[in-house]
Amino acid sequence: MSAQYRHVQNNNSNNTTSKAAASAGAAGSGTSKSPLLLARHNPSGLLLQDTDCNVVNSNSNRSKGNNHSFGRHGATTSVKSPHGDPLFNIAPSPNNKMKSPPLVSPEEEPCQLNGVGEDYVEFNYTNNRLPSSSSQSALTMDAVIGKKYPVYARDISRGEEKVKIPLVNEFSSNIHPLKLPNILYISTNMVHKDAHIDFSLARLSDDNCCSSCVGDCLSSDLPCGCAAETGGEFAYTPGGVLKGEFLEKCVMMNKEPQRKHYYYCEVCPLVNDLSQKGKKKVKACRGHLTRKFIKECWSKCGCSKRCGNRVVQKGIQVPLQVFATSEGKGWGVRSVTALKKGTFICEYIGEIVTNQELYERNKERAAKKEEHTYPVLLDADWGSERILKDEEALCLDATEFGNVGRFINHRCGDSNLIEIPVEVESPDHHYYHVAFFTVRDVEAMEELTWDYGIEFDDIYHPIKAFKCKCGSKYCRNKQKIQR
Ligand SMILES: C[S@@+](CC[C@H](N)C(=O)[O-])C[C@H]1O[C@@H](n2cnc3c(N)ncnc32)[C@H](O)[C@@H]1O
Repeated sequence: MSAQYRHVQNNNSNNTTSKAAASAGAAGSGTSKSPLLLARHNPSGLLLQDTDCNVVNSNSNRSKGNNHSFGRHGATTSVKSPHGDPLFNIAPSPNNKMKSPPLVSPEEEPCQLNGVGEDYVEFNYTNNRLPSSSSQSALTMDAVIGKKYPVYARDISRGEEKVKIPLVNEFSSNIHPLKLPNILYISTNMVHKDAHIDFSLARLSDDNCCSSCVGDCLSSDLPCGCAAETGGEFAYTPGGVLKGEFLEKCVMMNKEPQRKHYYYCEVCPLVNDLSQKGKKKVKACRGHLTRKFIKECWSKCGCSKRCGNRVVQKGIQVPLQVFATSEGKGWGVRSVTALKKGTFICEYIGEIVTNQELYERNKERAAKKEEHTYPVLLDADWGSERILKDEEALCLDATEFGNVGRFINHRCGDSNLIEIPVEVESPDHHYYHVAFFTVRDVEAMEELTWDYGIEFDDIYHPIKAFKCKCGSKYCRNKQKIQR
């Protein structure tokens, strides 16, 4: 798989050949402006695999060669939204080529260190991958609550983040034998050569930013041009957290979606095989949830870099840990300090690839029987009148390149995080950042979770979700089992 990457901060005006997409399945919304949709609830935002682990869902029939007939791969599990759309396609295989070494147990030569933030012994990285624990001694550190944790990597971000993100496993490797994640940590999305992102300053009109602002936009009585893009309001407080009212609206739209938050496609590619369009009876769209989004100020804005309407772009500020969960969910994420409601945690970072590229990758992954893939489709234009080109139908693939966001586990109903689509560089809805914020105050060392939107008892969906171990009283998987 050859790949050429560009950091998204750069102005990307180069493009691949435009291929007119066939009429989008989302044509029925009739809205003048595309509601911004996040992958979780966005049918097109979530990628399905057929028996060959090919992507079978796309926003339209943009992804050439997609086989839309669903089927079950022997060992494929998939996360799905309430509308049957999987978020993460995971195809475990005994022949996984990613041979992560077993973790050393805490008993093996622990070395006492003195607290979060201490400059631990540097691990050697091989090919920029996480270190082989067999060649390293496990380290321990005092967490803020006084427990000792073995540290397998002191900073999985390799200095990419402003904060260090250790990888810890407080359990014996016999009890929770977890493979080390085999990823290259990146802190900003990277653009695959076939994906089209255009942040050129020339292309950004004054309407797309607040060029006449000065200083801190939040100190103004009136919303700036960027806030206008956020529905006429600033999403953040001067303290840098989400405004309660804004957060509540986002949560409401997530948890109690009313009819007005849905729109319906004429020919929904989630439930219809688009290659059979015109030949088969069209199945009714089950509705797509619209999302509130945030537009932050950016480089073409006149305000200061310290403007309060710039939060997500400043990166991770809270001390996160990747840790071994006790419930058998694999690795998870927690903060070592307590967090206030509305705090930005991290983005979901990955490679920005086209649906077509993901289709090819999934074919390769199926052939190589790789264990995990982590794609999230960015489909902000779902439902808009504009028809996207192939190179504009994008997703984030965090399988090989990603950040701490890829380790956040699912919790049904009462997760402490919400994902909000955030536009930084451009209000162009086909690319945006997926940002996680706390929905309530969170205690130190509490696992951070988000609701993937999985519908475990979706009997119509051919791809089975994982067995949920979230432990929530609202667990949708448990409810199904009890019935
Ligand atoms: C995005 S990854 C999260 C990080 C993952 N735990 C790891 O070790 O890399 C999603 C996968 O984690 C596991 N997972 C997440 N939430 C879970 C839950 N509530 N119950 C069981 N497994 C879960 C599933 O295997 C799922 O496919």
